[in-house]
Amino acid sequence: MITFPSCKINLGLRITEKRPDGFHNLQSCFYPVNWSDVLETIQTNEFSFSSSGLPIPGDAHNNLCVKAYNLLKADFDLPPVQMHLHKLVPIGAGLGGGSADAAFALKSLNEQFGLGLSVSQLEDYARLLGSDCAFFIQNRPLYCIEKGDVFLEIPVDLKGYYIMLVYPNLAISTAEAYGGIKPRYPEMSLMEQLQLPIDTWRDTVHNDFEDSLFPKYPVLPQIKQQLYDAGAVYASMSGSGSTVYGIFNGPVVVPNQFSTYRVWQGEL
Ligand SMILES: C[C@](O)(CO)[C@H](O)COP(=O)(O)OP(=O)(O)OC[C@H]1O[C@@H](n2ccc(N)nc2=O)[C@H](O)[C@@H]1O
Ligand SMILES: Nc1ncnc2c1ncn2[C@@H]1O[C@H](COP(=O)(O)OP(=O)(O)OP(=O)(O)O)[C@@H](O)[C@H]1O
Repeated sequence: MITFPSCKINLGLRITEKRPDGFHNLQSCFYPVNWSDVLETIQTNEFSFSSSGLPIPGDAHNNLCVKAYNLLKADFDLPPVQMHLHKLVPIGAGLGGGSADAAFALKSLNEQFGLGLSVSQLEDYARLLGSDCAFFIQNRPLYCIEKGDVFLEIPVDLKGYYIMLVYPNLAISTAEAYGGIKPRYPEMSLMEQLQLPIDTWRDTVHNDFEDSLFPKYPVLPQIKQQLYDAGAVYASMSGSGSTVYGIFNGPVVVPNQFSTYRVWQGEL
C-alpha cells in the first residue's frame, strides 16, 4: 500500500503552562498542508525499513514508521512488511513531518491488514508515538489543546487560499524550542481570534515560539517580513520552527531571496 504522509502548519500557538510530566499545555489550530512524503508497505517474509530522499538523523530502527509497526505488532498478529519511506518534508521544521509518517503508518497497517481499529483507537496508539501524531489520524483542521493531542472543532476554512512554506535549511529540535519558552495564558482567546477575518490575524494571532527563536535566528523574522512584502495576508513561523509560512490570496512568484531555501507552494 502506498500513502502520502503530509504535514501541518500551526495557525497561532500559545504555550499556556508547564505540566507535571515535563510537557507543556498549548492552544493551537493545526491545519493540514499537502507537502508530503511517500510511504510504501508491502507484505513480505522478513521485516525491513529503508528510506530515500532527505537523510533522516538517527538509526533506522528508531524511525517513527518502525515504532508504529512495533506498537501494533505488540497487540496484533501482524505479518512482516517491507517499509520504504521517501522523505521530502524537511525535518526539525515545525511541520510535524515525522509525526505524520507515524500516523500514516498506523492507518495503512490498520487498513492493509484489516485490524478494524476505529479513529479514536488509532489516535490512542498515535499519542504513544508523539504529541503531534494523533492530529494526523483525522488530518483535518482542528483546534488542539493540552499536549496538542486533544481536539476541539473550529470553523476555520482556508480553501481557495495559497500557502508558501519556506524552510531556511536550519533544523530546530522541538525540545530545544520548548526550553526557551516562558508559558503564559493569552489575554484573548485564540479560538475567537481565528474566527475573525484573516486580515485581522497579522495583529492578533501569535506563535509563542517566535519570541525566543526570532532573536536567536534573525533569518526567521526576515523571511516573515519578506512574505508580507510579497503580499501575504498572514505570515507566521510554524510550530517550533524553523519553517515560516505565508498565506496568499492566489499563487505568487517565489521571491529571489528564497532561492537557496526549500520552498513549497500550493493551494490550501
Ligand atoms: C511544537 C509542536 O509541533 C506544536 O504543534 C508540538 O508541540 C511538538 O510535538 P512533537 O514534535 O510531537 O513532540 P514530542 O515528540 O511529543 O516531544 C518532543 C519534546 O518536546 C517537548 N514538548 C512537546 C510537546 C508538548 N506539548 N510539550 C513539550 O514540552 C518535550 O520536551 C518533548 O520531550
Ligand atoms: N520518519 C521520520 N521523519 C523525520 N524524523 C524522524 C522520523 N522518524 C524519527 N525521526 C526523528 O525525529 C527527529 C525530528 O523530530 P522533530 O520533532 O524535530 O521534527 P519534525 O518531524 O520536523 O517535527 P516538528 O519539528 O514539527 O516537531 C529527527 O531528528 C529524527 O531523529
